[in-house]
Amino acid sequence: MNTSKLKQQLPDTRACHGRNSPPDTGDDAKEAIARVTAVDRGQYVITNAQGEVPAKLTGRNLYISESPVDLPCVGDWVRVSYHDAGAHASILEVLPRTSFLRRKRPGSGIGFQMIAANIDVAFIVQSCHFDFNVRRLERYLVMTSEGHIEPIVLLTKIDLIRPEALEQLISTIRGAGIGARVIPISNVSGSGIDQLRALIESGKTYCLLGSSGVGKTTLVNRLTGHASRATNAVSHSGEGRHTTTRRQLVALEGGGFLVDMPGMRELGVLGVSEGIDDSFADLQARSLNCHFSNCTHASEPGCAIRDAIARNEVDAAQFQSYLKLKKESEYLEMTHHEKRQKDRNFGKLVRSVMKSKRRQDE
Ligand SMILES: Nc1nc2c(ncn2[C@@H]2O[C@H](COP(=O)(O)OP(=O)(O)OP(=O)(O)O)[C@@H](O)[C@H]2O)c(=O)[nH]1
Ligand SMILES: [Zn+2]
Repeated sequence: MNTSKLKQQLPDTRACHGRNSPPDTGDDAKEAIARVTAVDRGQYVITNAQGEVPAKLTGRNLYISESPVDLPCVGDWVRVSYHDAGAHASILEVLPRTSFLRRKRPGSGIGFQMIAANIDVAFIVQSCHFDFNVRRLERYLVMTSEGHIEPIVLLTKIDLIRPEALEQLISTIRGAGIGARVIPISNVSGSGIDQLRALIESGKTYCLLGSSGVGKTTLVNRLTGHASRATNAVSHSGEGRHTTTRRQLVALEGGGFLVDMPGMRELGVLGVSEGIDDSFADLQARSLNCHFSNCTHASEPGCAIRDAIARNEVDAAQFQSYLKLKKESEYLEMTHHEKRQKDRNFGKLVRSVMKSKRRQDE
């Protein structure tokens, strides 16, 4: 990943008047304001004009923030103090956010968790080929509107459908009363990519939301000018620990920034997972014809899905996306369940301790 690009751009970002320039704190000490570019289990990486620095929340801040939404997240502008000649930083304060992406905290009926902050534009990505689903689109739009983020709809893989079919999709979107800008693109033919590039403004922050397999990675590689995201990691060692965190805020060509977190791309993680089954209604319906009711469509005999793929009635790649999404949402449910189980066990433990204590007291 091109670190120097991000470094060079930070001072520019401060100078420009984009909405997500750091707020003016009336303080000229540049190094005291930085942006959170990666978060990994309580470890932070911040980027200032000099580069990336591992950072920690100060103890005081840990205790003051009574809600997880107050904790720093990717994209936050933070006030920091440096130590060890600038090699480490302490986050003193999160500056007010102009926008945010959040999700419900798994396992808790109420309460949110921040995913990213200070995003100007969210590209909501749907593929014209199999993935398109207007209700899921609506759910993403609710999310961006709650977070004060401007949505732009990207319809990908237009090379796989006829122009009339694309017109039809766009009128479905308009018919649902969605007024957001729609840009049809193809990563294969390159159609629409220049229009998209031209939209990217220096100093603004963007994100991509959309199901697995719609072409987000391919697009990110085009927009960052990199062939691969594999080397996109930041190492930071703090207090004897050596960890590597993938950079979650990356520089785009033309001076924009992109929030690129593995988790935020997935529907389940964002809490939009109800959309999974209706967008894959065809697969769902076909799977009812599998010989075994609990068919995993892997190798069981009489599998209606594999038969349909063999007859070219179902797209194999689409089916892979379906399996992947299923697995992700099941995984989320599982961890939620495990957490609840753990809470119950803990509750039992507390009750039994209290009971024996009461007995002792008597
Ligand atoms: N025909 C066609 N194929 C595309 C296009 N964009 C991406 N693909 C292909 O679609 C597949 C999935 O693309 P990715 O970029 O990995 O999709 P993704 O949204 O990043 O998927 P995840 O990484 O699972 O979130 C790849 O095989 C791409 O080559 C496109 O515009 N047209
Ligand atoms: Zn099957």
